[in-house]
Formats: sequence, C-alpha cells, structure tokens
Amino acid sequence: MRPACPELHVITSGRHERDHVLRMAEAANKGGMTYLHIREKHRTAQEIAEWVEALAGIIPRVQIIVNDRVDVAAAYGCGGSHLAYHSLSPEAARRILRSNQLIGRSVHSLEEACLAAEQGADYLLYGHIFASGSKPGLAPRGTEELRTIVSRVDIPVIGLGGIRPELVPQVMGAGCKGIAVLSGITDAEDYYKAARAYREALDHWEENTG
Ligand SMILES: Cc1ncc(COP(=O)(O)OP(=O)(O)O)c(N)n1
Ligand SMILES: Cc1nc(C(=O)O)sc1CCOP(=O)(O)O
Ligand SMILES: [Mg+2]
Repeated sequence: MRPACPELHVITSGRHERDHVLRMAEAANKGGMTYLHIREKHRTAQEIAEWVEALAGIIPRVQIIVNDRVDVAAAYGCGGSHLAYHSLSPEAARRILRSNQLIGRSVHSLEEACLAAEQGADYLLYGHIFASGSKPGLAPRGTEELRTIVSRVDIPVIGLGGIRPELVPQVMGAGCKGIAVLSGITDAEDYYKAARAYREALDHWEENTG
C-alpha cells in the first residue's frame, strides 16, 4: 500500500496583515501545502473569524487550522484547532469540536506527548527540532526524543522548528508524518517556490537520506 502523502503544515507569523497572508496561503497551497495554521496570538476571535472567512474563499476550509481559538474553529467549520500549552486540553476541545475536526497539540517532551495522546489529540507538533528564529535563545531539541515519542504514541507526529528543505530527511527519518514550517515559507520572497521546495523534499525524502 502506498504511504499517505507527507504533510506540510504552514504556520502564519503573527507579523503579517490579512491580505498578505491570503496571497501567501494561495501560493503555498499551489506549492503543496496540506494545512494552514492561523497562529495570530494577538488577534481577537472576531478578527480570526474574519481571516477564516476570507481564507475559505481561497483554500478549502478543511485545510484551515486555528491555533488556540477552539471556539472559532468550531463556529466556522475549520479543519481543526491546534492547542498550545496555554490552550484548552484536547479532552475539553473535543467537547466543542465535531468528530471530523482535528485536534493538534504542541509538545516538547515525551511526557507531554503521552498525555496529549491519552487526552485524545489527533496529532502532535514536536519542536523545536533545529535552531529557530521563532524560539530565540532556546536550545533545539534534535531528533532523539522525537524518535522515542514516535515509537510510543499511536497518533501522527509532525516535526517543527528551524526546518529547511535539506533537513526534511532527518525529520521524516525520525518517523514523522510531516513537517510544520513558519519562517521558511512566510519570510520567503516567492511563497510558491518555497512551498514547492518543501513539498519536493517531503515527497522524495527517502532518496535523500545520507
Ligand atoms: C518547554 C516549552 N514550553 C512551551 C513552548 C511554547 O509552547 P507552544 O505551546 O508550542 O506555543 P507556541 O510555540 O505556539 O508559542 C516551548 N516551545 N517549549
Ligand atoms: C510556533 C512554533 N512552536 C515551536 C515549538 O517548538 O513549540 S517552534 C515554532 C515556530 C517554528 O518556526 P520556524 O519554522 O520559523 O523555525
Ligand atoms: Mg510551539
């Protein structure tokens, strides 16, 4: 059986205005994006809802994942919600979301990963794997603990943090179902080309393992 297509999650920066993100989402989607995470921690629920409605005119709603605001994801029929450390638990989020809406959880240790899986998360984001401008001054976690997590939980794990296309084989080789990228796409001059480079790296990672 052919394995499922590796996932490419793109995370918004919190630094760009809506119209900019609409252009980025359209181009990244053409380049092979699987999900767009709206991670706009300083915006209100009303603003995020407006973003969802505008984005849903450009990419399928099911590809939109809302960071933290489970209420917005539920009310606007998004693909799911991604929970940060300060968010509702996966159990609580499931009381609000429909069964076909994904619940993701950021994790940074084996303990957090096991707990999130027990509480009903559908997938995990583990990071930051490599040095990341988004996490200044914090040491990267590498892939060792990631491998242990993949072997211990029975839900998909997505790697994130400092991932460039040439690093994709290391992340996929650790057993991830895909990757999540912020600056590698949102800071790119050409969003389509950037997403395409990650998509190519994901689809051919086994040919590029050292
Ligand atoms: C040990 C540790 N704790 C928390 C974070 C950041 O949490 P997260 O839920 O991933 O939220 P954002 O990354 O979206 O701010 C971390 N990186 N490490
Ligand atoms: C939002 C986020 N959370 C992380 C974590 O480790 O929890 S790393 C991250 C952002 C990763 O950005 P980039 O792809 O630019 O390195
Ligand atoms: Mg995080």
